Amino acid sequence: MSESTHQSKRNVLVIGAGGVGTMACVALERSGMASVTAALRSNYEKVLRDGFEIESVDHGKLSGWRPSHVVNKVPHVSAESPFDYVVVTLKTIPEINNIVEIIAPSITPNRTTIVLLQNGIYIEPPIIDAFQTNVVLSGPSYIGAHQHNGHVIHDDPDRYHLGVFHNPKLDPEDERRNLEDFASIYNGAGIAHATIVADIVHYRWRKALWNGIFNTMCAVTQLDNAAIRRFGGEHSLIRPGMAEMAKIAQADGYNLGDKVIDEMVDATPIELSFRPSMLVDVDKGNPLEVEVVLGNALRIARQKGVQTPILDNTYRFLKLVQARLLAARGYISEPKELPTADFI
Ligand SMILES: NC(=O)C1=CN([C@@H]2O[C@H](COP(=O)(O)OP(=O)(O)OC[C@H]3O[C@@H](n4cnc5c(N)ncnc54)[C@H](OP(=O)(O)O)[C@@H]3O)[C@@H](O)[C@H]2O)C=CC1
Ligand SMILES: CC(C)(CO)C(=O)C(=O)O
Repeated sequence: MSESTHQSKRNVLVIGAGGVGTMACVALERSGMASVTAALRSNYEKVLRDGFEIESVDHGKLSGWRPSHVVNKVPHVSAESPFDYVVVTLKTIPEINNIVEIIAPSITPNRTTIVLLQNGIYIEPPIIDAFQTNVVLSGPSYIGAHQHNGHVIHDDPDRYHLGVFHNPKLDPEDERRNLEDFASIYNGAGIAHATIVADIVHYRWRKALWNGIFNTMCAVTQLDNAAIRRFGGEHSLIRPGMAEMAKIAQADGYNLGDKVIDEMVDATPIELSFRPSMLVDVDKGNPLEVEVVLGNALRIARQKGVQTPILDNTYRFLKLVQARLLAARGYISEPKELPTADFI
């Protein structure tokens, strides 16, 4: 981002306009500080023809709404109009997609800031490895927003922590400038809220306590966040699973504090029954973010020697749910042979 772009609208690409991506497009456009291009896939024809139908707790009802530009694939960036920001809002599912390859055509070295508004722990290092001259911002979101063919129901406010995922090859002051600029645009309409934080990994671990446990356990049981607690899962699985995740974070150098389990359970009050995004994917028959939401944490647990029996079993069940979903979509087929006994 050059100094001159501060004067004009920032050129922003949002990749993947599902629930989170569409609401990011709305927040950025409504600031008046960004011209947004949305790269869509299955909803492209519908949105091009009719625009989005949005029922939003933050923005009200928007009918036939479109960002400045809508395209049907990630554009190859042109030398004349590089993107200042590329906002990634598609699911990270290494079994079927490669985020680095998907976003690569749109990234200008030394210029484009990459903003990851996705769930998961340590989703940033592969992006920094691939784009070593680009600032990477990270924003684990607490929004509730789901999209189906251009229709978005947004029922939990758009708020998230936003920080730099530091790239040792870049100047921290430059990273900070980009962080502040992006937050000022996102918050520019005075509605959505990105809160700048100094250490985003701390906040990613906090959110891993919610996503790594509620998302995965609700996806396996097909119970919503309230039902799983009311049927007894809160004490048999949710809190013990969160305790294991907090131990992994601690071994990684992040002490989340004594109250973190209560805080993360209370983050979504029991009166508010809803389906976590991973359960919504099970409902839709979509593959799941198994590896970034739970697998990455368990790989750290193995490196650090942390015992995680509950999360290990959750992961095993989730991988079988994933296999069913991948097979149903034709990404894999059922093996003819039984795996060997050391397969886990
Ligand atoms: N939804 C929520 O309330 C929350 C979600 N999150 C996180 O935010 C991220 C986004 O979630 P969500 O909005 O629910 O995801 P969705 O699955 O609803 O949206 C992702 C969108 O990306 C599109 N897409 C996938 N691949 C490509 C591609 N190669 N090019 C262009 N578009 C593509 C999908 O299109 P297609 O239909 O073709 O697959 C889909 O429209 C995830 O990491 C999720 O965990 C975090 C907090 C809450
Ligand atoms: C915490 C929550 C529910 C967003 O608020 C989420 O991250 C999800 O549904 O995946």
